[in-house]
Amino acid sequence: MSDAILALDSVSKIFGRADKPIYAVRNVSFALQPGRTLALVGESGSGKTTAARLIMREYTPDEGRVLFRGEPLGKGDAKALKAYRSSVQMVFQDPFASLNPTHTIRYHLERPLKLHQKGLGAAQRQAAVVELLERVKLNAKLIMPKFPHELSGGQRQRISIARALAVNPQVIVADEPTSMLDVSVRQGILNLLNDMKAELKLALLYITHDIATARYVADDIMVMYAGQIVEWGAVDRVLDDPQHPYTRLLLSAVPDPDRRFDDVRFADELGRIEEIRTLSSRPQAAIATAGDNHFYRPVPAS
Ligand SMILES: Nc1ncnc2c1ncn2[C@@H]1O[C@H](COP(=O)(O)OP(=O)(O)OP(=O)(O)O)[C@@H](O)[C@H]1O
Repeated sequence: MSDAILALDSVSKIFGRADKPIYAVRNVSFALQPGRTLALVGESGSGKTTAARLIMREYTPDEGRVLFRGEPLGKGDAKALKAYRSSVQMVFQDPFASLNPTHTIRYHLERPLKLHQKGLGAAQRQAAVVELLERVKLNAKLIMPKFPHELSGGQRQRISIARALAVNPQVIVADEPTSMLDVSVRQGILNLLNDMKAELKLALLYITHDIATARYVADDIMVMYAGQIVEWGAVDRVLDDPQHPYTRLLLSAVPDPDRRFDDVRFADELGRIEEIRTLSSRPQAAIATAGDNHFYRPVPAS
């Protein structure tokens, strides 16, 4: 925990009326470490994007704290906010929506450099753009003059990653970075994120509904349902020996045509879907540990 760059400490975000609160995120704690990837896995509506928005400071927590380099985030002055925004970058699900169709790729990469590295002259900036494009394994000369619509989905996502890297971040939050891409290019993007993490010692939060991909990208995993983290630990450990019934349900089958992950070990869970969802959506009780993974024991129906 001590070398965490960014941490959530018992954070909750509540929507809705006071008499009928919706806990989009409930009592969530985790830490992001340099050179490590944490996967946040959960189905639609489990609270993943709200967690990302809390990290990006689009939301402030209703309970708990977000800590950056060990310091709680306050309202912050403009300078502190700018420093935070360059340290913590986001890569979005839809690379097309996050790029401006009227500007070239060169413009997209020069802009953050102009804003965050004011000391660079034109030639240095151009060299930095080339370096960024090479880092994401694109041909700089060919790509720089192009507009977003002239690129493939995979290339566009590489540009989004290059743009995030332009400000020398320490943390990258990647929210479903491959879900809108063709299956054939997904692996390449995941490999790229892996390389970035290792080479630049980035702390990566990989958000996905697809538990099967977590193993390729992440060192650690958290499984989220109804705003709560129900199980967490080293990724192999959690996927090989899941303890929470909801993790087992996710592993047994999620109706997703792109998945071929169908774990027969947990076929029993499929017959108990509603029961498991009900148990898992209540505030979870005592934390338990099995080997390296941690999980909540669901509160049984009274
Ligand atoms: N601004 C909001 N106002 C009211 N309820 C919200 C708001 N944002 C999210 N919620 C609710 O909070 C819960 C978590 O939503 P969130 O978008 O974080 O889930 P998610 O796991 O990211 O889902 P998806 O993968 O579909 O984006 C959902 O029940 C959602 O309806």
